[in-house]
Amino acid sequence: MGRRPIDESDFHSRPSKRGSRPRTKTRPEHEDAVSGLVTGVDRGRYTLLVDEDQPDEHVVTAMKARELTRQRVVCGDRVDVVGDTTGEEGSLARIVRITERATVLRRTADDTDPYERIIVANADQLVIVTALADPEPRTRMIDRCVVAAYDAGMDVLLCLTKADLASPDALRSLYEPIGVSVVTTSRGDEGEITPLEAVRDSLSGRTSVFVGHSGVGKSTLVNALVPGARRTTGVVNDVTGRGRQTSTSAVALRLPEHDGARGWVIDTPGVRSFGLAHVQIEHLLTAFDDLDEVAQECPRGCTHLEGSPDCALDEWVAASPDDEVRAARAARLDSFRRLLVSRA
Ligand SMILES: Nc1nc2c(ncn2[C@@H]2O[C@H](COP(=O)(O)OP(=O)(O)OP(=O)(O)O)[C@@H](O)[C@H]2O)c(=O)[nH]1
Ligand SMILES: [Zn+2]
Repeated sequence: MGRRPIDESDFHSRPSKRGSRPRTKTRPEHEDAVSGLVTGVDRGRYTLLVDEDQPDEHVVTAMKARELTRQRVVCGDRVDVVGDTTGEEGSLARIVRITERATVLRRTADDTDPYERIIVANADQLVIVTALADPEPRTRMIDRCVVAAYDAGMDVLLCLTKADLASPDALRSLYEPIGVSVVTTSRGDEGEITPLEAVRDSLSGRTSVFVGHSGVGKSTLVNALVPGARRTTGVVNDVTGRGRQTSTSAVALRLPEHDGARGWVIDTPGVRSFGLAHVQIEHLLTAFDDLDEVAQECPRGCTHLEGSPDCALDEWVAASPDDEVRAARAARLDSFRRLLVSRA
């Protein structure tokens, strides 16, 4: 899967009247800095976990140092902090550095807005929580999430909830051909979510960002997975918005140990879809090695959409050695084209 190298252009900001300040000053090295993981962001205050998994692991509250004013610090970031890093009541440390990010999940406010925002850093998996019924699944939304994840170099886990109400077969056949892992969950007689083990297996040792529309059961699932998470659940009244969580920033929650590994769940209350203006088709294609290779033979400027003249991807399906391969290739191409359309 192609990961885009991260550079200065990842820190987009609206042009300021003052213009950009020349970077002449060399900053001190902050040799006494300790490193921490950003687990929450709330109005300029950052919650960090310092000395993670060490005996003296503790939580620190910090703010950004002035030199980072123009950079966004997001959930999942690894940062260096100085100052009072004791975590004692009332203490406030200073974040002086953001460690290079392995992945960045980003979104544009809408498809015509050129300004993109980084939502979460260093996650390796996007978990799209979708109910099989009540509310009805929306493939357009799922497609957009898949595009955002693949663009970020993240894997996708489609978690289909409420399997006690409807069958997952149709959605499975739409998404498995494009490399999406699928798990299904149901609510049992006693209100318990099953099979939790299957979900835990998929999350073990990884950092997974959970997204989903209101009412799909995301909070119910997160609460079942992370004891003490206490995410607000309940059916939201769409008119009044009552019951909706007011916080829109992500929080990182640590999973209990499973098969000797731990993992993180990053819950994103405010993120219900993705604007994709920042996603380039050529870059998206790199998440599909086989299609990318075939598409090298396409005419210049080929959109690869259905009906595009001489698209090599159509020839690839036609040239299948047998019916079984043909069906698999056709399903993969159809699903890929749906992603392209969701981007267009
Ligand atoms: N039948 C069925 N109902 C479920 C299942 N999982 C959750 N629910 C119910 O679906 C409703 C919505 O669940 P929530 O967990 O609040 O949904 P959410 O996605 O967190 O929605 P917000 O809290 O609005 O963000 C609740 O009434 C849950 O009890 C399931 O597997 N089957
Ligand atoms: Zn093509």
